[in-house]
Amino acid sequence: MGYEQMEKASRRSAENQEQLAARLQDAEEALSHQAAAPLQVKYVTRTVEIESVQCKQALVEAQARNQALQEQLGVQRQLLRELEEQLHESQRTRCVRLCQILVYEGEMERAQGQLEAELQSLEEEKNRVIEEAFIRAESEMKAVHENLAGVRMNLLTLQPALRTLTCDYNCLKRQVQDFPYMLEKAIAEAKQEICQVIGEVSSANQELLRKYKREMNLRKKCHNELVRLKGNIRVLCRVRPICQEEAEGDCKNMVTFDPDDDAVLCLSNKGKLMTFELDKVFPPQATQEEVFQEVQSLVTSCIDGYNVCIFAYGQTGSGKTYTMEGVAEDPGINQRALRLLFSEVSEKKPDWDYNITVSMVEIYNEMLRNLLGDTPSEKLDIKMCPDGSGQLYVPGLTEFSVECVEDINKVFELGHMNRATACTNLNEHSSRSHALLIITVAGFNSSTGHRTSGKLNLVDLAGSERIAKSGAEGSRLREAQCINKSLSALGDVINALRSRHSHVPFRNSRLTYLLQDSLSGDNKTLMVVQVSPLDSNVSESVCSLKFAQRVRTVELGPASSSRRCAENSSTSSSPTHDSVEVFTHNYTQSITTSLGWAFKKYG
Ligand SMILES: Nc1ncnc2c1ncn2[C@@H]1O[C@H](COP(=O)(O)OP(=O)(O)OP(=O)(O)O)[C@@H](O)[C@H]1O
Repeated sequence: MGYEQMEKASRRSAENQEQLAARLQDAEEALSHQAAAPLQVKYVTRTVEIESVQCKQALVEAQARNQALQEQLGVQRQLLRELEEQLHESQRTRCVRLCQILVYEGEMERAQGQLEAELQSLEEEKNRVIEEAFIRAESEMKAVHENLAGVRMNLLTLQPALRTLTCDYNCLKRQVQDFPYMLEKAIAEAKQEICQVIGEVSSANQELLRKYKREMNLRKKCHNELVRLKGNIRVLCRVRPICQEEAEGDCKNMVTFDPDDDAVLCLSNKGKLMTFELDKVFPPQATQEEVFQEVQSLVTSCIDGYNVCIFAYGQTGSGKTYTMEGVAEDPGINQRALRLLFSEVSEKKPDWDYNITVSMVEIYNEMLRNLLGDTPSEKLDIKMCPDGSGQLYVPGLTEFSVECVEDINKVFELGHMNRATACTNLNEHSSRSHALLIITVAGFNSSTGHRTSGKLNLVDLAGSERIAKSGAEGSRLREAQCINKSLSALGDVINALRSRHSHVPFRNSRLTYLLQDSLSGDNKTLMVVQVSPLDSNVSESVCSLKFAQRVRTVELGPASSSRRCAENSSTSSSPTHDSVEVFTHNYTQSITTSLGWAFKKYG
């Protein structure tokens, strides 16, 4: 029930109550007036009583209803109060909002004012710009009009050209229409031509490949011929520099050079100037690289399957080890040769595979020691190959396969270590033993199945001084005898080979026996004779140079025959010559000398 309805019902029940109370009062008054009329009064009384009872009941009910309604009214009033509070709250919020709206409206008005002002200024700006643009456009239009007049004039003159162009265009259009067909035709023709050219190129390639192979063979032959023309035995001389200690002491330099001829060395001996001619003389300031350049053609010929021997010969302290091994920051022939071989085989012909192996051997007192082996003090033997090839081999000799510079360094380190552990004084020991670095280059051609094998023997010989004649005893005497025996045997072998003797005494020493494969046949030998420039070493220097010059004189081939003959004091005082026939390929020349004597003389 709604609040208003309840109010109404409450009012109605209160009115009823009042009416009933009035009627009850009326009835009671009537009852008091009519007490005299017994029956009627009784009846009326009865009626009134009944009505009174009913009224009382109705009154009670009305009161109860009124009570209930009053309670409901209380609840509704509470609700009304709450609603009124909410209404107040929302009215307050509305007021706040209204205030905000007013603020916003004020701001909007301000903004609108600004906007209008800006619009106004923009409008003015626009008008100004339009006006300017208009003025500009007008002047441009004027210019365009003027140009147009010029263009019209031009157009009139260009019309004939346009007509020609139109003609050309039509012609081109026709060509463009025909183009796909022409293109197809041209492509077909080009394809045909390309196929033809490819055929020609591949046959030209075949031809080039054939020529390339022929050229490679020719190069090999030329290289070999060059080495041969230089002589199968070449002798170089290197003079070591005077060290600071020697320069500060009482030492004198006895060596001079011919500025016009790098093959001549002059030595002052007991007031006499002796001149020696060799293949080339390196002065003290010559670098390791310069020396190596002179020997590198020999090194590379072992890739073509030749065996090569390079010896460093000279008295103790003359620079043999420096030339062969060098020092860490400036390596000698050994390391440079391996490096060159690496670079050559990596750049070589595409079908070839190469394997480079290295062995290191020492010959001391005619004993062969394996410097790369696990037991370097163990004595090795030289034996004939059991396969019947007539080749020699050293059972148990360690061979290391090397592929890069790091491998070389490791091999050299191991060799040095093993050499040092076997002796008490390495310097003394190295002067009295021969050190051999044996490099084998094995090649295989995968397309032809062809194999090559070349050996490069790099030998740092023992000191060549005449200890035996200087009264050495005991172990020094034995060492000196062994050294002289092997150097003498080397001289005998070279002499016998070049004299084409039927018997070559390779077995007379371990050195020559070990190098038999490399010294015989069409192999190549180079000797670097080391000389000390000091006056105290002059007699040993003379011996070394005489020895070198005789080796070279024996060996002189056709290319060298045009060189002037050495006219020097040593030649005039040379000993008796035996007749030796020197044969180099298809060229034969007889010269006389005695190489064997040269070696034996120092023994
Ligand atoms: N061309 C050179 N440039 C600079 N120093 C050199 C040269 N030749 C030799 N020497 C120096 O001279 C000294 C002796 O040289 P080296 O040891 O090579 O002589 P060797 O003939 O091998 O002696 P040994 O027979 O005792 O082995 C070394 O200190 C070496 O460094």
